[in-house]
Amino acid sequence: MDVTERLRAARSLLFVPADDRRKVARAWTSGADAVVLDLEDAVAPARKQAGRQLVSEVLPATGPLRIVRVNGTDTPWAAEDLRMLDGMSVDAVMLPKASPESLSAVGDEGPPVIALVETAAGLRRAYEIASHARVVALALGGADLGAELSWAEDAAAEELLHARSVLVVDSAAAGIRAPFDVVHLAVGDPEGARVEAERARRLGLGGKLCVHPRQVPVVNTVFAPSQREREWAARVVRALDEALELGSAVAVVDGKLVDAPVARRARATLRAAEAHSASSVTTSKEAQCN
Ligand SMILES: CC(C)(COP(=O)(O)OP(=O)(O)OC[C@H]1O[C@@H](n2cnc3c(N)ncnc32)[C@H](O)[C@@H]1OP(=O)(O)O)[C@@H](O)C(=O)NCCC(=O)NCCSC(=O)C[C@H](O)C(=O)O
Ligand SMILES: [Mg+2]
Repeated sequence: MDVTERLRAARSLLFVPADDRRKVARAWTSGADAVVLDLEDAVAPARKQAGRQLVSEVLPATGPLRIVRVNGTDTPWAAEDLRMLDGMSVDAVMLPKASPESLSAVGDEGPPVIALVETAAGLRRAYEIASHARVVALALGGADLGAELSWAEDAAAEELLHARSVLVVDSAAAGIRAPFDVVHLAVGDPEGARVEAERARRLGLGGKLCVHPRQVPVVNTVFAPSQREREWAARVVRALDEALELGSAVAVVDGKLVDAPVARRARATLRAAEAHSASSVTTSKEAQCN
């Protein structure tokens, strides 16, 4: 799979403070689909240069996708972050507090952008953000958005529903992949992360931001079609193909009507299953080579 396909299929994006050599080393073997080397909130102002230095040293040629989160374009650090990335081979840049204006500031040329929607103004303009030429995915920044909107500290389903749905709809309308869900801040609670991820997937999100390696397998499992879903999808596609051969546009599978949109969903499930198994093969082959 090439980088574009891998960005489209990614489920887990693991953040790691860019100035923490030990954690960065561990992140590459976490099983995450992508590692996000964070120069923004995980790195103290006095350590920004140390973070950039480590980023320039540690990017492996193989393994998980390599993403760098730069500082916001309204900060004194962004210009230097972006200059550093100019000469480097990263798979994507993550832009915090994304807005049409901050996207103009990073320009039309360069690696793909994952836009973090985490301000009220950004949420209102999510479709414009998703439509920018470099943007390949949106991600929801629940910590920043929650602080701005005074959500409860343990914000969950109700508080997140509107923002999650806006991102799902605006991503689909702009023709980009399904968005990434918020980070689950309780790093010792992978079960909580699972519940949150399952809820997000039901709403149509396609993956989740992670802040600890133990969240990664949970997220990878939730956002991949299960065996049961794959079997259902195969039965649906077969049943509708057989029906069409007999001149009918409908069939019944497991007691439920199957027609064109149901078959479209089933084909998407089969494509996702194939992409995830191809990307696991790629990653494990690369791990063997390292
Ligand atoms: C939250 C943490 C600081 C906790 O770290 P720690 O106390 O070291 O946790 P553990 O003892 O449980 O760690 C066990 C081992 O795992 C390694 N580890 C931990 N976290 C990571 C990680 N993210 N990547 C790679 N490796 C990790 C530890 O080093 C231990 O290994 P070892 O040393 O070999 O024993 C920490 O989890 C952390 O720093 N997380 C990421 C923080 C971060 O990047 N934050 C910014 C992104 S979130 C955000 O900004 C949200 C968004 O913008 C919004 O607004 O919503
Ligand atoms: Mg944030």
